[in-house]
Amino acid sequence: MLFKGGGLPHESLALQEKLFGAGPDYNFMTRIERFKNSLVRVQHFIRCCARYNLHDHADKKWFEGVAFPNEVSVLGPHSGMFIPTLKEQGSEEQIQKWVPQAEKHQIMGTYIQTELGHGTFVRGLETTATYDPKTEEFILNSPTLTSIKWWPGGLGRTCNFGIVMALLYIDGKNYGMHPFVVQLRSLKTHEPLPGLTMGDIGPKFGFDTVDNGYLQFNHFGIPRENMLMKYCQVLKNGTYTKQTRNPKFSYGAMIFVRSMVVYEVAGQGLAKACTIAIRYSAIRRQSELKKSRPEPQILDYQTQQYKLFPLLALAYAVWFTGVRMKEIYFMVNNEIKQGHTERLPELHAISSGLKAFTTSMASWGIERCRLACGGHGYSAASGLPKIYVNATGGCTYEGENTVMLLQCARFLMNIYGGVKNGRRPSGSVNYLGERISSRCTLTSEFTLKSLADAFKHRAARMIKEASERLNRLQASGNDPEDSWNLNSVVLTKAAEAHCHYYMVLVFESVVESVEDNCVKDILRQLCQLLALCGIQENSGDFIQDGFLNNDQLELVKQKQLSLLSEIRPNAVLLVDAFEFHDVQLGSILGRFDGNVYENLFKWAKKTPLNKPEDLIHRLLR
Ligand SMILES: CCCCCCCC(=O)SCCNC(=O)CCNC(=O)[C@H](O)C(C)(C)COP(=O)(O)OP(=O)(O)OC[C@H]1O[C@@H](n2cnc3c(N)ncnc32)[C@H](O)[C@@H]1OP(=O)(O)O
Ligand SMILES: Cc1cc2nc3c(=O)[nH]c(=O)nc-3n(C[C@H](O)[C@H](O)[C@H](O)COP(=O)(O)OP(=O)(O)OC[C@H]3O[C@@H](n4cnc5c(N)ncnc54)[C@H](O)[C@@H]3O)c2cc1C
Repeated sequence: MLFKGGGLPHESLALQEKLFGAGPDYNFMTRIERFKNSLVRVQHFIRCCARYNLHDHADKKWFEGVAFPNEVSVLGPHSGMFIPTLKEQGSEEQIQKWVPQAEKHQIMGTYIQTELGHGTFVRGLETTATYDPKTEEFILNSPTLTSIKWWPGGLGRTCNFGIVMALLYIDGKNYGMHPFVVQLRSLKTHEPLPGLTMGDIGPKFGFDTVDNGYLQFNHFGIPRENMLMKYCQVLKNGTYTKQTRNPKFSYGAMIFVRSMVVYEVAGQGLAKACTIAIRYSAIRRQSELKKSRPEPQILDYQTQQYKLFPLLALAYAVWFTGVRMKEIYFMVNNEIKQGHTERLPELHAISSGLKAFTTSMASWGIERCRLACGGHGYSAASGLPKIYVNATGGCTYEGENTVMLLQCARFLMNIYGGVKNGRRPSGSVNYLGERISSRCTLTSEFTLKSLADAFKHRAARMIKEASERLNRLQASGNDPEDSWNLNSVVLTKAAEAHCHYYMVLVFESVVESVEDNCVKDILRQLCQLLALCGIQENSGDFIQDGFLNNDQLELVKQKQLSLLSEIRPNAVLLVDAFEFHDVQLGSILGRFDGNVYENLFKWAKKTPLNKPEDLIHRLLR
């Protein structure tokens, strides 16, 4: 109950739906079969939403976790991007017109921004929307090969609507990127509308169950009312008006998804991989620890614990950070709705930074879990390949991770510059205004406060040094842009240090808030391990300015090792606490009942290559 809280009833309802767990094994299907099978489940999910009155995004998410385990369905872009953008960027009238239809799935939409030539650099997108006051229409056009829309999920075959990001032109003047609601396919025949060339972009690293697509506009007209007009309006006569608000509001959908990815992609993905690897390591026995004694569980090898327990601690940390990130998103978004936009830059920075930091860590961690499972980890039966290919997409979509770290760094540089000029920072960066002690207080006790302080010191120092280096580069004659580029590796490291500190701090605050002493002690051990591993892996950062000395570093190593033995008795319980059902894990190695070998054998026998097949038989005869 530590993790699921109010979500459990919805998950239990979904688990009762036979269709979700039924059907052929995902691993034995071709891409087209995977896609079709997903569509069948999408339709069933939609029926379930009506039957169980599921409207709330969070409730649906619990349901989706069972219906589409470790994969993204076409509902992802629809409910995660299309509907939120309508709600956030649409006028009241527009919300009334489209949101109810979208929520009842009468129309299915996606978010159409990236193009063949540009994804990262949103200002470089080329699709145009030219207003024609005579017809009162926007004419959407793809003027170049590179302007063809590329990647949107569900665009290839499924969606009949989309929000298209395009450059608004009125009377020859470019007003920048704006969102437009575009009907893509006939609601009767489902054929693409005339003037649109569209299809699927082909097989990918993962995301087999989604038809990521392309779209080319050939002077395609849409009514004036289809530009989302909450923040900017185009009047019938072509007059452009806008609220005196932040132009970055049109980037709101990206902030929303980045904020959710921390929990839903990084947190869940890593927690599932840890569940599989730790359960399996308690089942698997190999080699000898002591002569003539039974083979030990591989989880009893210190090296196995050293591989897996830091990842377990990381999974808890990312999960808690993801929950905190969601809370911050909804809090700041509410403030913005009331007209208080002061915290938008911080929200953008922390969501960009944490999205990048946690998806990179999770992606690396899932692969480590696979390696820790030996040969069986390499089998699709482990479930780990599917978890990996889908989670690692999070490092790229919604802003490529390096680029996101640089956005976070940009904010940190602004804040640090402000502090130098006497401004007081607040929120997640308030520590940049503090006098940070250069004396490391770590002792063999390793209190959570002293550990968090060590990360605070590292982040503050790296941000300060990145800022000073930027200034030096400029002072030596480089222009600001070149200085930024010449400093960008240092900047990404400063952003990572900031996010790392934030994650340790969140974990510490969760431990402090737990009332049950037994649970508190166990979580404290995990939090200590997370922090100690972070210090050791980045020890250069902690000793560079003499903050940490060799004796302290030795203590860090010793404590890490003793924590492994302390965590061992609770390791399986700690992954069971995530409460993933077997359907959600999709793994024979991670089965709750531990019946691994019998089921691996059954599974292998079912593989299509073992079925009689004429051509293979003829070739081999
Ligand atoms: C279920 C889900 C399945 C998967 C779905 C995946 C869906 C997708 O991938 S959709 C496509 C996502 N695409 C992206 O994320 C593109 C990433 N690129 C960007 O967001 C932008 O181009 C970005 C942020 C890199 C640069 O934007 P740009 O307009 O050039 O801004 P830039 O010049 O760097 O900065 C200008 C100012 O705007 C601020 N800013 C930038 N973005 C934002 C934002 N979103 N909110 C607030 N402020 C922002 C900057 O902090 C900066 O502030 P300041 O001047 O005070 O320092
Ligand atoms: C699974 C998946 C689903 C997606 N779904 C959607 C969707 O539904 N809708 C949609 O519109 N898009 C979608 N996308 C597209 C996605 O948002 C972009 O691919 C992403 O934003 C990265 O942009 P890019 O492909 O242009 O990468 P690039 O920018 O070409 O990145 C390539 C390299 O260049 C580096 N680089 C680029 N710019 C800079 C810079 N300024 N500074 C330093 N380094 C830089 C990057 O760090 C990276 O190493 C999806 C992508 C994937 C993989």
